[in-house]
Amino acid sequence: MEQKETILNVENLAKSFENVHAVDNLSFQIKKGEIYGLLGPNGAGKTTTIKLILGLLGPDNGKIDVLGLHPEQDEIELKKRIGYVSEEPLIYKSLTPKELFNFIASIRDIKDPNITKKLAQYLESFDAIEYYKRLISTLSRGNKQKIQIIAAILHQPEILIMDEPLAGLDAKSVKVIKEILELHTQRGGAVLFSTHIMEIAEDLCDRIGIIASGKMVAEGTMEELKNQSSLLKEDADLEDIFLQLTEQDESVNDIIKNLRQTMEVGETE
Ligand SMILES: Nc1ncnc2c1ncn2[C@@H]1O[C@H](COP(=O)(O)OP(=O)(O)OP(=O)(O)O)[C@@H](O)[C@H]1O
Repeated sequence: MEQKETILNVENLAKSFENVHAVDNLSFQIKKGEIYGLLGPNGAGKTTTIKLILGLLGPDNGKIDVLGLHPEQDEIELKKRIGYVSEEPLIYKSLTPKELFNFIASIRDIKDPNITKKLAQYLESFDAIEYYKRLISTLSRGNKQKIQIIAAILHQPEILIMDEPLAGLDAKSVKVIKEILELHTQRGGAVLFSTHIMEIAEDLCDRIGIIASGKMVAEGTMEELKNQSSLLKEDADLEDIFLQLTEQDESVNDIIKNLRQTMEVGETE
């Protein structure tokens, strides 16, 4: 069988903030052409992992290899080959999208003669032409996010790293992004993204890593995760599996019971 090239290798990664083990001995790999979803409850360590991979934070321990490069030592080269969508809204708020894209084309040294045509196509796909010349600070959260996504893919990076990329987006934009990610992997790119949206992970990811308290609690395809979760239900979905593997299923049941009492709704039949 053909062995696919490893695009990202994370080995025994650890990062603490004072007493919090944000990332705790985490290891995983992403191969060429693969969409890998990092799934975990709030505070599980997803953003910290992503920031370590990008070299925005230094690890306490462990090794990261992205495209054969070291995040902290090869920062400039990596930026040219990675597309990053952060969790926070865009930082370049005093620019218009037009100025931002011009800026990106110059710092990423984009030489593609068709770049203007491609940009126009992306803007059209996201219905973003109408606010192309407005200040980013005046855009809605979802529209800022769309501009951030276009900015991340414009230089045709080999790996896309996206922290909650679909948060706040409407259904049409979600569909467009799903299509972009599929096309990106079809041409040999890889994707790492974090999400809370189970259906998206289930629908889109080739493999999913479920993390809790900075540790990998389960990893694999949907089929493999179903096997690992020991849920008896044939039709267990990712939400059931996720809650069980992150040991939140019982507490969710208790919360629902308590809420029924608090809101004075009787037991279900
Ligand atoms: N700069 C920091 N200083 C102190 N603690 C931090 C810092 N950054 C993250 N943490 C802590 O590390 C843990 C992991 O945080 P992280 O943001 O990586 O989680 P997450 O999985 O991305 O969460 P969410 O889904 O809520 O975005 C949390 O307990 C968080 O409070």
